[in-house]
Amino acid sequence: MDFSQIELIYRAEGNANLVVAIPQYKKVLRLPKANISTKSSSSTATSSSRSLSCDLKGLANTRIPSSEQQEDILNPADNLAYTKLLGTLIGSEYIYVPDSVAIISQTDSEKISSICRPFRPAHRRDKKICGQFGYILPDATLLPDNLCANIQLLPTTNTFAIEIKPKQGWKLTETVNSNLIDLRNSGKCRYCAMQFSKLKNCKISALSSYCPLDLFSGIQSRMETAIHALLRCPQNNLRIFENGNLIYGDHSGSLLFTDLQGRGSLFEKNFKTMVEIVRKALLTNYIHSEETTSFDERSCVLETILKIQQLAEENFAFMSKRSYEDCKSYQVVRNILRKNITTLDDLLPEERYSLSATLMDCSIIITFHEMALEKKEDDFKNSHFIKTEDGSTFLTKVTIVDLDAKPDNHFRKYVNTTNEAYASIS
Ligand SMILES: O=P(O)(O)O[C@@H]1[C@@H](OP(=O)(O)O)[C@H](OP(=O)(O)O)[C@H](O)[C@H](OP(=O)(O)O)[C@H]1OP(=O)(O)O
Ligand SMILES: Nc1ncnc2c1ncn2[C@@H]1O[C@H](COP(=O)(O)OP(=O)(O)OP(=O)(O)O)[C@@H](O)[C@H]1O
Repeated sequence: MDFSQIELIYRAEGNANLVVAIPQYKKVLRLPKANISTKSSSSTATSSSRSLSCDLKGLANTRIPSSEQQEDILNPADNLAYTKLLGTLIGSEYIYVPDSVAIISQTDSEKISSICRPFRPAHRRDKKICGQFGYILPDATLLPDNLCANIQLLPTTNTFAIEIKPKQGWKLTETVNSNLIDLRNSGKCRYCAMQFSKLKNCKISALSSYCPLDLFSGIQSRMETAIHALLRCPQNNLRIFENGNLIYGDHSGSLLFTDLQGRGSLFEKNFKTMVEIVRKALLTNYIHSEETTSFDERSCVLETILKIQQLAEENFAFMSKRSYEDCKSYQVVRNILRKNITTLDDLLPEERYSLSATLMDCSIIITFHEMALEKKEDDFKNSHFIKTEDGSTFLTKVTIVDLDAKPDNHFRKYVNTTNEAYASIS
């Protein structure tokens, strides 16, 4: 892809990656970041990725001999294999696998940095895009053409996408954590406790009333409370996109909460409809009936994520007895990939924990557009159609993004940050 000729738009970023949209192709380009002050390890990664084919079909079959593997990074082939593995476990309907690896020149890198500069959150500017490659993926904030075929969408309304980073949906107890973490009898879940250390460390300016336990409860009133809390105080847990443009979140130039209500056709209808779509989409099972996942019952996205997250809960005692090097290696993930697993039963406890660490940090994107025609009851067998209480029908899609593998020192870091969080509660 010749990036000098293509329109690129700042999409969003997290701790490790910056993403730009490529509207012309309904794709995004996900670029690794590194601290401005440190020399990027991904530039070394690039030497491996350059020697690999840019065609991911070839890439999937490419193995770098272990003697050449760098311990502290996963190469593109392993990253791809890990995402595919999660697709098998979770259901490929919910996941986008990268289409290709794009080689990024110094000129591309400068162009992208300058496009993104005005929109980047202030607290993310200590990092910049690094290395010479990025992943091209379908844009999850837009509806894919094959889903829209033969469906008349309301032309006067826009496509909206709500992204939620739900975080840990299960509660740590003294029994689970084998007294490794002092919970101070606070009764708070990890996310709620983390709000206090984040406030203390000036990562946030106000406490959020969002609680993942409400979102994952599946109970209508609690889920609505959670979604409203995210809307009022999005932090890095909620973003809203309109036709692929980021309009609400933690970026520079975001709309304010008070601006949202008067914005666009969706918001004129009021928040109620949007909250209803998000809630219903999170509880819908989108897995095609012919597709089998390693879970016996086919589940909605919330249940699927929670089940994998709970592997950490189940294996906490095991993890707490193990001693770990405090270095950023990926041995556990490499072991998982070597196994060619199709079911969770094939995994060792530390491997189960590792998968769960990924799902405790993923994001869910719910994309929707109002449909033009009244649908007959029969049409609702299509799980992508969601009918709201006001009688409107929406075409919807749910995608899980940020399914990165976590390094071997994750558990150690998790225990430290969780202890700090509970100790910060005032
Ligand atoms: O430990 P947590 O729960 O604070 O999660 C980290 C996230 O913090 P959060 O609390 O969501 O703001 C953190 O997000 P932010 O930088 O705070 O937006 C990262 O996602 C981090 O992952 P990685 O180290 O980049 O692979 C996340 O670290 P991992 O725990 O996934 O390693
Ligand atoms: N396939 C996609 N389609 C649309 N937007 C995407 C896609 N992948 C990522 N994004 C957007 O880019 C943002 C940053 O990507 P991502 O979450 O992968 O970054 P990260 O640095 O790994 O995040 P984290 O800090 O949570 O680890 C996402 O939160 C989402 O808004």
